[in-house]
Amino acid sequence: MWQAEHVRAQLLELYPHSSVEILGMTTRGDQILDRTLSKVGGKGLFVKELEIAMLGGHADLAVHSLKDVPMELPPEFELAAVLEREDARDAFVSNDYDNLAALPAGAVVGTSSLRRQALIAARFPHLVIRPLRGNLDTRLGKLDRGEYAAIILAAAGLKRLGLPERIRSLLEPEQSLPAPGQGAMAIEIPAGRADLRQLLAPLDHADTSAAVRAERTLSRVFGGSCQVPLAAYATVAGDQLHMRAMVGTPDGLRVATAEASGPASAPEALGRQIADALNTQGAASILEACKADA
Ligand SMILES: NCc1[nH]cc(CCC(=O)O)c1CC(=O)O
Repeated sequence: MWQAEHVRAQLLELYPHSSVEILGMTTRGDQILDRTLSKVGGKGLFVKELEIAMLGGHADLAVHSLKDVPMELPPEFELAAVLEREDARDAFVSNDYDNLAALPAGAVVGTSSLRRQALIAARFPHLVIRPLRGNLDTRLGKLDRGEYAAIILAAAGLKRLGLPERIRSLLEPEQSLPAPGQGAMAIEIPAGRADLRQLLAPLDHADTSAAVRAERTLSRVFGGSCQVPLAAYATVAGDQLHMRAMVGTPDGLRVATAEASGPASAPEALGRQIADALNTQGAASILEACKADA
């Protein structure tokens, strides 16, 4: 809802004489997401709910956390704009400890992200990682009730919801490389709605858009076959795009990393180049191991 309100405010600033109505679908979507994520590992069910609303003519556009938008959209939809990225970093949240390094052996860390799990396990094998689901309030509640010594959340979500003081420390990309699209919001519309595309074009942030295109290209290369810990984070400096990426096994024992730079005008090429580099670093065999598990 915060994100939808944010987009509405931006649209009303651009088009003061228009009206923007918010069709709230958070609760239902959250329930569906919570119920099914653990069973089928499916991503994008909440996105699907909003797509159904657009297909039914109930909504013209949908506002998403880009991280939750599947890499391949159905042909009936397109992304019309990617908004300027918030903090892309992961946040360490705890009532008792300052950072991951301060946690004693056996301390329980909450996250359901395979990426966060692999990155923590690789650096801190003495910690115990347990699943943590639900919306932000639910997750913080579980921490506060003592179910975890610490939890890892996206900094962007905490900042947007006015809870930056819950962030005990930020995990730098060198330690916890963000997920593709983390911290960015995207607006999805029915494909071919040129009127909407034009209205929304001013909301698109060119640097964020280039960065997440590179990240999502890489994710597309590795995401299709199985659920695998995957990180990709790109930044723009001038006309150059720089990206780092990682794939690994959930236990953190095998990790492949790669980084490269290229022109910001060709983000997909950089994404493919880094995918190739990851493959020569052993990503292919990591994916094979993951398929064998499934
Ligand atoms: N994993 C779910 C998810 N999808 C988007 C965000 C919020 C941050 C963002 O917009 O990227 C979160 C919460 C989290 O990872 O802690």
